[in-house]
Amino acid sequence: MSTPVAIDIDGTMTQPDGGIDPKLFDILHDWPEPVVIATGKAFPYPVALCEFIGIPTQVVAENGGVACTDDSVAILGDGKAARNAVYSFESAGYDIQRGDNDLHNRWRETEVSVATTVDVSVLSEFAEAHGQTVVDTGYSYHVKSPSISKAGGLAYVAEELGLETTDFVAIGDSENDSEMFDVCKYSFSVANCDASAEAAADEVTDSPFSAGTIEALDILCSD
Ligand SMILES: O=C(O)COP(=O)(O)O
Ligand SMILES: [Mg+2]
Repeated sequence: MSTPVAIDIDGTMTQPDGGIDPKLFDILHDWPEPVVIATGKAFPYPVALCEFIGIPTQVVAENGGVACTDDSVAILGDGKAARNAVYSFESAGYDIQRGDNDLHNRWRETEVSVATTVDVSVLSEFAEAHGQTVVDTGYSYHVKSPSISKAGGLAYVAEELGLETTDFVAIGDSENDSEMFDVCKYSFSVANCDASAEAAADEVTDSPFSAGTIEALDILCSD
């Protein structure tokens, strides 16, 4: 039985080297139900991915700070407090370690992405002082509002499509997917998932990374 799906990018659609598994292009292009790309990445990345897969633009970006369909864009977060937290962090002599040509944040509107090489306990102190939280995706530390999540972004996209989040099956790998798992009818973590995603998921695939996602999509097709 095919079903609407919400799929994370990093660690979930990717192979261990970081590139998207080319097999997923055909599988998602031909998926008969809505596909939502739900990511912590900045807004342009999942929009481009939808275009290159050849599917409608149905996107949750920035961990839910931005949500978009072909007909509408919603900015669900306000990045001011996150930027202030990072400004304080940097003013105290710390570095978010993104270099001068910071492509992680150049197009990011509602949160700040910090390299995972920084001291997360120090970063968290600055985040909390500004009412923000730090989410570890395994790829970035995201300084963000605790009220923003992929769950909220998916609720927006689902409503735009005339659906509910409970119509969706979610697939992901890390703590930024956990809240989305909670609002979907079923959820898979791929085998490389972190402890938070493992605890929140209904099922953990045998295979890691994109092979785990293909395994989950196969299960959904054969149900
Ligand atoms: O940008 C990140 O840190 C991770 O992105 P993801 O949500 O697609 O795994
Ligand atoms: Mg991920």
